[in-house]
Amino acid sequence: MNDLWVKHCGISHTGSFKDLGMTVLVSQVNRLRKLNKPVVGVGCASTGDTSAALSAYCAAAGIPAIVFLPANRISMAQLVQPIANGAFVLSLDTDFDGCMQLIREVTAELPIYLANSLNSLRLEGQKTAAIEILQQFNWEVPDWVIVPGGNLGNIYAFYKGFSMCKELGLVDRIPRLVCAQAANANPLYLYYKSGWKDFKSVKAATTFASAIQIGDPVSIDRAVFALQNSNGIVEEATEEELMDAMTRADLTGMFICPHTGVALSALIKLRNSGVVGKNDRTVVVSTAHGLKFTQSKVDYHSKEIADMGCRYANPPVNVKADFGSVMDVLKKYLLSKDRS
Ligand SMILES: N[C@@H](CCOP(=O)(O)O)C(=O)O
Repeated sequence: MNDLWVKHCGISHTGSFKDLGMTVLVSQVNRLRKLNKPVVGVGCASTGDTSAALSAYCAAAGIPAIVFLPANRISMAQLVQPIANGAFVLSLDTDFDGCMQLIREVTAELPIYLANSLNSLRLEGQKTAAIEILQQFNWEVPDWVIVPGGNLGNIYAFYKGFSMCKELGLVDRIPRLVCAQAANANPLYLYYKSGWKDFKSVKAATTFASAIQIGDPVSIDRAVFALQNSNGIVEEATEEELMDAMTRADLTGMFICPHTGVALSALIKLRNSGVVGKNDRTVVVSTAHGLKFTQSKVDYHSKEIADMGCRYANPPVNVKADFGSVMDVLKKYLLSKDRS
């Protein structure tokens, strides 16, 4: 492709796009508490990124953060973030959808402010990524923007940002949006494929794209609205597709998360089928920092994933620590590079 861009939203304070929305939300809660409104804390259910952002901003503001996490379903790096920032962490024996259900019930009973993307303050912050994209292109509208989707607040936030710029007369159209889901957690994809006729939540299966391992997204209606009003598309990616795509991107010098791999896989499919043209200006949204997901990369490069070819794996070479052995492998390597 001639005009392909990756918008890095994960190179931020806690390493994901959630920072954009959470700074807005926590600032507002801070204000409410200064006005003596009865808010005892801020809570969320999370697959790891929302909880990290919430905990960091709450710690800075001196506000108690309460996070509900699905036990053993998020990366170690994500788990340690709220712990380090002093949040009250509940590790629950359920999946994300179970955590979401529980936090909604709890926040209906207690004066804990709900920080998930149901809350429009979050989306107000997140939509700035869309405005930034337009600004960075000098207000020329890209043809496509591809966003990984789990709880589905973000695809709507992008729509909101682009639509706002159109309403303000800054641009005359909005890009076509693509929401990319993991095939193991694909309720939006199935809904799209049914012609938006029949939404059914799914039981999300394990995926390397763990932050979007969600079967009953809270922002389903808003996501559908965004897609319908942007001539949008939903695509999905298998585990092998998303891991291969992530690895290929890393081999260009990036270090992306598996969710960005999902978005890149969607692009590959849409490009192969000719839906996305060679010269179309296309932006893939990278949602989190790859350093949060190193275990998946280690597994891939060690070829330790069952039923996966791991064809772009680049495992380290074990060599005896003597000059001759090192020279041997080095010459072999350089020769292979010379031929390629
Ligand atoms: N992937 C999310 C899941 C919660 O989504 P939210 O946008 O509604 O907070 C996470 O990082 O927890």
